[in-house]
Amino acid sequence: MDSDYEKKTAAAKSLDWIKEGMLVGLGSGSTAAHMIRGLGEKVAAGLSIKGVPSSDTTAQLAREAGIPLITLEEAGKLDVNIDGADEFDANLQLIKGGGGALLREKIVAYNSKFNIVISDSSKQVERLGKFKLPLETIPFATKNIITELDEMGLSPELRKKGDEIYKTDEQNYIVDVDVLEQNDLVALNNILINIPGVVETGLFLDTTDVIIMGKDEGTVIFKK
Ligand SMILES: O=C(CO)[C@H](O)[C@H](O)COP(=O)(O)O
Repeated sequence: MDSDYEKKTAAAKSLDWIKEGMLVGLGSGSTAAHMIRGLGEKVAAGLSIKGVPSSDTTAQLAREAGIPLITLEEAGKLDVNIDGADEFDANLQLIKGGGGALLREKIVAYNSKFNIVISDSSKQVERLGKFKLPLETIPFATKNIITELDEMGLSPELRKKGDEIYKTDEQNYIVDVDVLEQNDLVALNNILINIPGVVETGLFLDTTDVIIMGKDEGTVIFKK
């Protein structure tokens, strides 16, 4: 089945969770974009919600879709957050950050009472790590961080956009590392997050409540 069709189906299903008056976290990426367009249609039909975007790109898309936006500060806690993922496993653990929005995405997820992940079936894996794990790093520290990650055997690569170094919405860098051979991702995450200059990792280990996966014509739901 076409993965974009599965993304659309999962995104449409996630809108069942959105109720009148809710504060909604708006994820980033192509699957979240389907959800945002669908939510925009519901707003146009009279649904009253407010959204908190997890990236500048999502903010722009949400404005175009007619979704009223507020800041995280104004929102405080969000009722529900809907976002995509690059990989997920049977324990609802994720790798995110393929689109470079992992820092704000994790902040929005952390500040949400309920987290829904929407995905096509290609993202389901037995073991996380085929997708390189993105780390958001402070530019000042990045060269030294790369040296350290190299010594740890994680094959770090500084993310580029064309000939330029890729910069996040927070003006940081992304270093992608290979974690496929790592057995204890909780321990690894603790080590990585404790390196000064690593701002956040793309491991979302205990944030997700529900995964809606588009599969063929329908959806499969995974819950905690
Ligand atoms: O983490 C992300 C961006 O930082 C996205 O959620 C992830 O990359 C999935 O993207 P897509 O829905 O386009 O496959």
